[in-house]
Amino acid sequence: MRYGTVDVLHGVDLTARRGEVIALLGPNGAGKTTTIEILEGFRMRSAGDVRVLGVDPGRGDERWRARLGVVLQSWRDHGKWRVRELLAHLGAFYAPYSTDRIPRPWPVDELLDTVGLTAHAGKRVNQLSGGQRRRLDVAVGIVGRPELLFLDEPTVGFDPAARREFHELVHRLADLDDTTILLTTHDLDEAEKLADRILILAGGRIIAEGTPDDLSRRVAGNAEIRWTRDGERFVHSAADATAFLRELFRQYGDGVQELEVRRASLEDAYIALVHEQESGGRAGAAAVWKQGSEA
Ligand SMILES: Nc1ncnc2c1ncn2[C@@H]1O[C@H](COP(=O)(O)OP(=O)(O)OP(=O)(O)O)[C@@H](O)[C@H]1O
Repeated sequence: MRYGTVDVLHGVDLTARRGEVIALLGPNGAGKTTTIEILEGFRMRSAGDVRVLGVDPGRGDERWRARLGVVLQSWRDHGKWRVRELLAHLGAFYAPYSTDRIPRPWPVDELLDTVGLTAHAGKRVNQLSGGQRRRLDVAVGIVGRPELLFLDEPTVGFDPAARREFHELVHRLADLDDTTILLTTHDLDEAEKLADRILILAGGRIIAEGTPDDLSRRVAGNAEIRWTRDGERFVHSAADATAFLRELFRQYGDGVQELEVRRASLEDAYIALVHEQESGGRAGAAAVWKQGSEA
């Protein structure tokens, strides 16, 4: 993708499998929104090949669009509509695309319940709080029972309970309905909880990809091990924590108390990878960190 003379995405290469939840992470301005707007068909790419549900998004028709769900970063229309009416109205557009396998749209009352807006169904959109508004955005995104759902920073403004409910909803959509989900977030804890696979975009490229565990494990090879023995505290850093612990127990057995093993978190991995990219990085870093390669 090129804006004017500036390339903001360079050879981004990704494939999503049906029912997979992919989190796209990256610093501000990395190109996450641009990437998903291209996939949604809202922005025409400057070059390259894209297929979404088998169709080039630049040429997708209404039938194709009805199979997608989109939750944008911000959405400021519809202030005077009431919540239930808005969802019923938007849902009606999907009715012609209902199939035996996927009945469309989602019945409004069920949907309101699913996103926790039943108590606010009669309110005007401009009377909702920020978090309730965001729940409505999610409802608008899924009213057509999408096969593929794009979520751009979906939980900004959610309280912790709403966030947890939303995470359950994403699991439900992916596990029960086989919905494929591509989400962007700056919340690494959220990415870790939701994503089957994480892609880190920085400087317009995918610099790392893998499961949350893969990424955490590959970045900082060493785990930190803490324990006490005879009231004394010990800390040790080991590349092979399992082998170290086996030896520790062989030597001291029941003497080892209050054991803790801490691996690098996804946040540690993210910060290290983005920092490396921003500071010029090593040649071929992307290849080193790709899933399936040797660290
Ligand atoms: N219409 C536009 N014209 C020119 N440049 C643009 C346009 N839209 C985005 N950009 C630039 O493209 C780059 C990628 O922007 P994008 O919004 O995709 O980033 P992002 O990863 O979604 O960021 P954030 O985390 O801040 O939402 C940025 O440098 C941005 O300034």
